[in-house]
Amino acid sequence: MMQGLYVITDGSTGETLFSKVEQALGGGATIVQYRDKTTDQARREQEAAALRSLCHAHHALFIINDDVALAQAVQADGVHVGRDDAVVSAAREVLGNTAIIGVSCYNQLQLALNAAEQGADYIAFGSFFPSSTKPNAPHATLELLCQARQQLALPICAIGGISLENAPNLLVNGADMLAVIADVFNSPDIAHQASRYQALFLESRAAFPPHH
Ligand SMILES: Cc1ncc(COP(=O)(O)OP(=O)(O)O)c(N)n1
Ligand SMILES: Cc1ncsc1CCOP(=O)(O)O
Ligand SMILES: [Mg+2]
Repeated sequence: MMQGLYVITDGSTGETLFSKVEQALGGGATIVQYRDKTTDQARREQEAAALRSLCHAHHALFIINDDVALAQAVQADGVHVGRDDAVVSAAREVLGNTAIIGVSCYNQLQLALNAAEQGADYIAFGSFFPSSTKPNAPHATLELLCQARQQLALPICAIGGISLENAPNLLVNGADMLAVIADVFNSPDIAHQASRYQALFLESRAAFPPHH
């Protein structure tokens, strides 16, 4: 099920990366995205393969950011694409019917409706709050999230500046997944921080049963 804490890697590499992701998984992250903006293909492939095994050992989904070929090479569970990346049909062609394809829709409901039409498996809106990781990301509102929830059957991911303090508002307004970088990976206790997010999902599931 596409629900829960969706951690995105923070640019760490090697052992540090592996250890950080392991801690997040230990704390209960349900989805991991490998987001590495470098061009070091050998390292990228090695890290992605290692993270795939780690995620699967924890029964978590493993998604690659941007790079459809890398997702195919390491047999990731799917790929996340934005406006500068492959379109859904091209990713689907390469990765097949069972792959998870997530699409960034920024602050535009129409992009989400289009993505749904094109066969996306989930859509993402954001940035909901100021993000030090991606300061220039477009700003999405809770109203948009609420509206999208009413019009879309697909799982919805929220991203951008998410913290334990603002996360409950996203869950109340219909987010199924919370994608977080800094607030989890900059924490002195990554596992504990991830587990605090997971607790929010359990609480919100009791109050608002999932749509899917
Ligand atoms: C879950 C999730 N949502 C949004 C994004 C952003 O994707 P994109 O706009 O392609 O920007 P980059 O992450 O590639 O810089 C994401 N990666 N994951
Ligand atoms: C990739 C991306 N897209 C929109 S905001 C963002 C970064 C989210 O990171 P953080 O959780 O540290 O704000
Ligand atoms: Mg991208």
